[in-house]
Amino acid sequence: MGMIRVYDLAKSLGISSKELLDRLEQLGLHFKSHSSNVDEDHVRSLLIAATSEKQSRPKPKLLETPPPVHATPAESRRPRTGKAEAPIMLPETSTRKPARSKPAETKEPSGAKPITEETSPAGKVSVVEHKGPQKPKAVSSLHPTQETAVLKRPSAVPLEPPQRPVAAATTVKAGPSSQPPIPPPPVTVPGPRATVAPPAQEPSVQVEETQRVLSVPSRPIIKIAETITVKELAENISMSPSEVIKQLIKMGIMTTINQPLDVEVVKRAADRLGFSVEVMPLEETTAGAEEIEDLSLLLPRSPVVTIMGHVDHGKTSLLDAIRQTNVIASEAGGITQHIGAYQVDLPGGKITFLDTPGHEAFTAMRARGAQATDIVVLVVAADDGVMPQTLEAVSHAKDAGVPILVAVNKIDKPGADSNRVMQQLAEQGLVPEDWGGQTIYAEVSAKKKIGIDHLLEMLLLLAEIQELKANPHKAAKGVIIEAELDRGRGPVATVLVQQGTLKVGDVIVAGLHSGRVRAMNNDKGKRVQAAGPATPVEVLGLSGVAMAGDTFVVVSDERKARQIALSRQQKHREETIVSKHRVTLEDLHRRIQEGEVKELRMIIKGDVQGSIGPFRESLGRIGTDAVRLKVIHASVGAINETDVMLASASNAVIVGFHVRPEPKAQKLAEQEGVEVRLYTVIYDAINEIRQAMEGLLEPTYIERSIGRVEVRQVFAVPKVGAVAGSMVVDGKVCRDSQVRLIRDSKVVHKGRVGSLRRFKEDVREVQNGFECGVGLVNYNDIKVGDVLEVFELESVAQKL
Ligand SMILES: Nc1nc2c(ncn2[C@@H]2O[C@H](COP(=O)(O)OP(=O)(O)OP(=O)(O)O)[C@@H](O)[C@H]2O)c(=O)[nH]1
Repeated sequence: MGMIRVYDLAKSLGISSKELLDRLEQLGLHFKSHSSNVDEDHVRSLLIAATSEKQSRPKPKLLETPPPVHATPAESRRPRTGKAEAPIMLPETSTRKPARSKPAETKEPSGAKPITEETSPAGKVSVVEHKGPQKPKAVSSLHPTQETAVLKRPSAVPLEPPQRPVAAATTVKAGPSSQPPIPPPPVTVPGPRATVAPPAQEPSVQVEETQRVLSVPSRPIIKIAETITVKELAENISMSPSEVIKQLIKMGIMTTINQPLDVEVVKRAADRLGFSVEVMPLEETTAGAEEIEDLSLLLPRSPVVTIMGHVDHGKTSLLDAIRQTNVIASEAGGITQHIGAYQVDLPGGKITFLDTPGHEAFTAMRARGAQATDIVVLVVAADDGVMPQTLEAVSHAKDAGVPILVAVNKIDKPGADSNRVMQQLAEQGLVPEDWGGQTIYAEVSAKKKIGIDHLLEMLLLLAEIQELKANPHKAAKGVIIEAELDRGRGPVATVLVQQGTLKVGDVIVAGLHSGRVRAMNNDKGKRVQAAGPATPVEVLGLSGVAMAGDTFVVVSDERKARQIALSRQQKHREETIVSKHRVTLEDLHRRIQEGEVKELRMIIKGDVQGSIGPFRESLGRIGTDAVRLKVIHASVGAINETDVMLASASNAVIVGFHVRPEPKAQKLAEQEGVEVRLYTVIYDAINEIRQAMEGLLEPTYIERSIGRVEVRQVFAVPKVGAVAGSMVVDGKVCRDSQVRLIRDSKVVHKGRVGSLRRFKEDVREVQNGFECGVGLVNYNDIKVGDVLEVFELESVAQKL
């Protein structure tokens, strides 16, 4: 026998590659990855020897049957009343592996039933319940807050075990002296870090810790999810509803017990009652998101895959080929419905494919806060090689932190050269496994259906390595893949369930809409009653058409769902928030100071590669400890919508050299609040970025676009020069307006309008949709097809 790949050997042994690698590791044999070559005979005999040795030895089976987990991080974060006097039993796993214990190690004990959230902590964490007058909820409100202060901002907290503050916290006198009662200190076994035994600390460190806890706001904080009724608020702060109503009356607000309250009202009332209010997104307060996942309840789930690649490289053909292979393979023979995603069922597991290929959809979704994809299949045509959009796709996937599997397509074509593709992509960091790298390449022909099975097998393998898991036994949560208004069925949304199980009858909030799930269809067009993690289903019953990328979440009752949807709609109307969150160079310094920004992400677009390279190099030199400069994508060409979406999704600033945003991209940038900075000189750009980092950037003017004019004809008028017979295609143009002359997406001139005429008449301005003659001051090189961007400069008050 000879050499064999790890995954092939694993397959023949009927175990996963990961398991095999683990076992080999125990035997002192280290292999880099599942595709490493091993000597089959040697390994087999070693495994047999190890197995028989193990059988003859009574104990202990370290990796195979881990001891039961006594306290999961989720439990530890759950609010508790009472002091942390009783011992807290940490997971035994902690002695074996620090911090990031992998789910594999907390394998479910055989036959273990999923533990319900209610029952799990009680039996597992030894805590003395405080029987005092406070209700647990009031206490719970402080607990997460303190954790938030201590743990949620790792930037402000040096790396050290966070347990100590618990002890320190017992000395803290918190809250007002009268009501509400001061919640006792939290019982903290915070996060996975709790599994690391805390090193002995120097006294000075303890003082520091104590100070930090002391600096935590002493007022208890209640967390509310977008909307809350008087009754719920009263419960949360351990008061009777009538007391809350009384307080509201004092504030001049007449309410009933079940009346939902505006967040601002709750904040004011809570303030008077000695509490603070934190508004959490619904997704974080339901479906257990607030708590750390109970690892023992996680079960493997199928991977969700998006196909990306350059135009015409065969994305759609590949999706079709995969779909057809599967339809033919499945004996049910159902015709796959187009619902925005589909699942293929293979002997080794299922794979979910999102049906909209391309990185635009992928990034648009991310920009809306959703990441649905686990693996990106990058399609590259073997005869064409790596192209601009291939590189874009690589940037988009990398920025999202999603692993890439390369499908080298069209290998049936005469000019196919897979090696060249590998070489080109290796330069982008996608080094093939055969060359010692980590990236899986699969050669396929979507047209001739060659290599499709192998590609699917490789996808399952990559998924296996990722150890994708989800807890199917909780309320569902997920993302909208697409949605439309069907004339017969009303609003229809295709959703991807990401956590939990969605069932018919569940009440959901999806983006700005809510509703009870009336019916669900799977990708084969079949009615289903339930959909677990990674399953795409078509959902009927929502009140409106949600947007792709919106998240959905199951909530307890319909009334609450409606309230939340209504309050979101109202907020949406008033929305200015989007732009507020985006980084701009002007507020960069403040954000650095506040610890909000540690990295300035940039997308660079240039007219030629020559201007991009040197700019990148210069950027590398001005990064500081306080803020890192990271270029997430750089390419040649005009700034397009995809760039803006990527910037929006990654909170980046776009920097352009000698290029302009396309009109649609400009609009989108305004909509999304993405900053686009245009330069002609590298020095200026570097200078401004450095100033921005230091807080010295002094914006004095911002440019406001007012119109766009297309040149349809050019006349040479004696004594006047070139006059452009033009059409105003957007906004307006005025005499004296400032303009930029664009040719092939490049700025060729910047100046002013000198003359503006309509039918030989001098006019002051011409509106959208009208023809006119435009002459520019001291500039005659106007050509048909040129575009005039009309703008004005608006002075802006200096900041800081
Ligand atoms: N010879 C050959 N042609 C292929 C193969 N895969 C796709 N094609 C052809 O390549 C062309 C483009 O394929 P599409 O699947 O539309 O490519 P795409 O990447 O989805 O293109 P866009 O949607 O425009 O971005 C079509 O004419 C396909 O028939 C293949 O494996 N071999």
